[in-house]
Amino acid sequence: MKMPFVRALSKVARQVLQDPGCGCQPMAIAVRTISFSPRQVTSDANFHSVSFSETDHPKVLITGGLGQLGVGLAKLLRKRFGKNNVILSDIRKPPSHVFHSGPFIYSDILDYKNLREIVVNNRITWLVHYSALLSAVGEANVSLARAVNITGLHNILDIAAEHGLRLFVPSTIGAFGPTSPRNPTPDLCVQRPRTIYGVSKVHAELMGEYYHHRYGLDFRCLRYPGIISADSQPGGGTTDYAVQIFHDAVKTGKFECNLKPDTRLPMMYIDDCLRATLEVMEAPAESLTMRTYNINAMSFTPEELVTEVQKQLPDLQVTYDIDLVRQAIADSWPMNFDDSNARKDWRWKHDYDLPELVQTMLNFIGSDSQIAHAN
Ligand SMILES: NC(=O)C1=CN([C@@H]2O[C@H](COP(=O)(O)OP(=O)(O)OC[C@H]3O[C@@H](n4cnc5c(N)ncnc54)[C@H](O)[C@@H]3O)[C@@H](O)[C@H]2O)C=CC1
Ligand SMILES: CC(=O)[C@H](N)C(=O)O
Repeated sequence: MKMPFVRALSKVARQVLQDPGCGCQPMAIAVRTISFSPRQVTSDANFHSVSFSETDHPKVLITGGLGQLGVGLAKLLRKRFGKNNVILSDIRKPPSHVFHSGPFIYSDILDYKNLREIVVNNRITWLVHYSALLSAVGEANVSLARAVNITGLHNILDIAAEHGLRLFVPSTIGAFGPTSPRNPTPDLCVQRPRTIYGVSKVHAELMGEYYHHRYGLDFRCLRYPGIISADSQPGGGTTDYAVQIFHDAVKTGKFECNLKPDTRLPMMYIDDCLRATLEVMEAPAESLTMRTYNINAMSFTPEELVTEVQKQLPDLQVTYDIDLVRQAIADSWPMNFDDSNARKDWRWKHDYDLPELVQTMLNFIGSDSQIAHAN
């Protein structure tokens, strides 16, 4: 007689083999070789799926949470799930306002045991994996980028698979390269990026999808465009200019751009990006025909952004001093991003186009600098 877990194992294996969920042919591998847990420790995925009710709030851990996106995401998720159900983590010391706004914990994603302890002790059910070195800093420190973006991701995948977590890992427009179609770039096409950042993100997409099919991991991934935010600084990417221009325009009235005026890249306001992340995490599994989606809002060049900012601040003076590393990266990335699958499957819709983005950024930074002057 088969033990219950062996029956369950065989069932999962049959499903994986018969329905790879990607429209491709079933894999020809023996059922015997399928196991639940990649590191051969007992998986609690079954226990978790029985005990976790959809009406419960998830218990969320955000890694790399002190970068451009993590604090904003924590705020959004805390509003929805409760302050204590969302834990921010990073290897940096949090500023006082972040430390006092909700649970914060030290976590280095390269420390597997520490990660496991955090997940177990806090009964984590969702993991949002934001830790990464971005495109420009990654090129300046390839071995660190390889460790954080690739080895770190392996730890995250294993922990998530072992503990039955829903896992979100962002990818990027940087996961495409010069041989990809650039205008527009669809979800499925050639991906041969030329940065360690891009290579690590293609690796993350493929590993996450592999773990989904092999171990049943609930992996969800969005390819973000360049994200623009007013109250958090970008972490060393190619699209950073599109944030810096607002600060310089308000503070000094002068801006030196490090990309050529006609460099077109897909971009998004942070509120849209964070809402998309929550929406795809909450989407019913049946609505997801894929596990990695492009999302987009707008595409513009520095020249077009300058024109829009000058409608509000006509005295803004702009010069160009091209950063060759960033320019080469930008020239290999998508110009327009095709996100029709996200719009179809889970009804993705952006709120901010270029004029609303510029107005919102200037209002935010303008009022912030007025407050700073008054104090
Ligand atoms: N901001 C953007 O325009 C875009 C971001 N993304 C992705 O979204 C995610 C978040 O992006 P940002 O917040 O902009 O990144 P960021 O560079 O601002 O922040 C990354 C955080 O990771 C942390 N970190 C580095 N090494 C770590 C380690 N060993 N253990 C734990 N944490 C570590 C850093 O301290 C930092 O706070 C990243 O995965 C990035 O690739 C994707 C596309 C666009
Ligand atoms: C688009 C990204 O992934 C990031 N902002 C970068 O420029 O590296």
